[in-house]
Amino acid sequence: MLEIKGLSKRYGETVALDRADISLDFGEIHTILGENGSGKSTLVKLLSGIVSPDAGEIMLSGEDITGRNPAAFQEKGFATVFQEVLVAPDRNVIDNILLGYDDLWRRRTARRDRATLAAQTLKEFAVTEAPLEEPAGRLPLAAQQLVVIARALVRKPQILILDEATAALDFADREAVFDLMRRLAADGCLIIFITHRMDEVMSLSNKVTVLRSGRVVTTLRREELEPEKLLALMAPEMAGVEE
Ligand SMILES: Nc1ncnc2c1ncn2[C@@H]1O[C@H](COP(=O)(O)OP(=O)(O)OP(=O)(O)O)[C@@H](O)[C@H]1O
Repeated sequence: MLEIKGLSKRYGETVALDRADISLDFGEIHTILGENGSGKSTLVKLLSGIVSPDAGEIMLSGEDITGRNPAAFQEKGFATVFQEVLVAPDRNVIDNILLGYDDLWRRRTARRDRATLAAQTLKEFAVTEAPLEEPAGRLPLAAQQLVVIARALVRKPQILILDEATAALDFADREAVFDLMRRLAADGCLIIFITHRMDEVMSLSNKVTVLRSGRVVTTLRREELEPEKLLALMAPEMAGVEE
């Protein structure tokens, strides 16, 4: 179980995350839903070790991992795919997928095995083919994002965080990633999913935590999810207002 207790982060006067309490279980797709500025990305950065909280705790299966650095989070099995497509443009697809991989496991993967591993990992979910020897920066943006998702996947994460990570993908690849998410969750992986799209929230989530102005409003289980209810929780001032 991943437990977030009283987690807070401020930037100057702005309280980006305010005493957030969230319990997340292995084997679930747990969506974080909220309007722009509600604190979703801040939570993702805290769970990736990119920023440290001002208060609160992150507990992984009873172990306090608060404030550790990104490498430590990765060693604990966290992998994050951010909305911005982050490839090393001049390195080929294989190098991009295995970026940091050997450092993480403190080993050296042979050149031939690297190509096989990269190809297998892409094959697990990608519909569009990414040419392995091509510099990643030359690929279309959607293919670049597949490479970044493969980079997370190759590490066999126990906690996979997808922060609007499918937004750049074509329909078929997006659906393939959703299937992958369901498979990984069924195998016991915790998927933390950030999306704006209500259809994705409804079809994928086992649980949804709603954030508003940096605060956790509530966490709902799958059987409690209704789009209107979620919208009203995200932005009560907009509820009932026709667009
Ligand atoms: N580096 C920063 N410096 C100053 N303020 C920040 C910083 N990062 C986030 N904030 C502020 O913290 C609040 C929460 O931002 P955050 O990016 O976490 O929200 P979000 O829900 O991810 O929004 P979006 O959907 O637009 O990405 C916002 O008011 C934002 O302006």
